[in-house]
Amino acid sequence: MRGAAPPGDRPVSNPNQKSFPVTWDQFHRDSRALAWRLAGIGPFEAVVAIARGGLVPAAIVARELNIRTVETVAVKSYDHQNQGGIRVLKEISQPVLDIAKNGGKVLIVDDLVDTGATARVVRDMLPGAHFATVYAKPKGRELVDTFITEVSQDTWIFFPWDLDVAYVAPISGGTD
Ligand SMILES: O=P(O)(O)OC[C@H]1O[C@H](OP(=O)(O)OP(=O)(O)O)[C@H](O)[C@@H]1O
Ligand SMILES: O=c1[nH]c(=O)c2nc[nH]c2[nH]1
Ligand SMILES: [Mg+2]
Repeated sequence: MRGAAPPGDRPVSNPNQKSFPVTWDQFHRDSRALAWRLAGIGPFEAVVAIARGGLVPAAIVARELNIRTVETVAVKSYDHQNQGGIRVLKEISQPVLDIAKNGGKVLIVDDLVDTGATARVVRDMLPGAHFATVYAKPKGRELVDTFITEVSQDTWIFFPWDLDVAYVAPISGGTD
């Protein structure tokens, strides 16, 4: 069986797309900004992170808003930058569904909404929940109740967990 290709062999960006790289520091600030905005909407009894991308912002929001019940729903939509069919790999647990059923406020958090395919599937699982993302692209933004920054549809957001520190050629095109 072949192992995964070394990182250098994989395409890292699409030339037709703009790129929006986000550092850990920036992501922490933007996630905190999201928590500030959500503070006026709660209190929330539980947060559901859409794994994997929603795990980090959900942890930051849960810390800021003192939400102790943290649940996950695992949805896979993309293989690298290619969108495939939506696959739900882990459902929301019954106790968290019951919180919503009994009138409790539940918050769903993801890192971004792009086409909105993931958001649509998770919203159907918890129709009354508040849906929040850090970033939003135009095609999906109507599906999000609260977000911080909008980027254009032809922008690819590079999250800090997908990045490394690397050499970059000077603007002049030279190599030194
Ligand atoms: O609005 P959409 O077009 O559905 O795209 C947004 C979703 O795509 C990414 O998840 P991905 O499927 O890549 O999985 P990951 O969170 O494990 O990285 C991202 O974290 C969102 O969940
Ligand atoms: O890292 C990512 N950046 C994006 O812009 C994006 N859109 C969908 N899925 C995505 N994942
Ligand atoms: Mg995701």
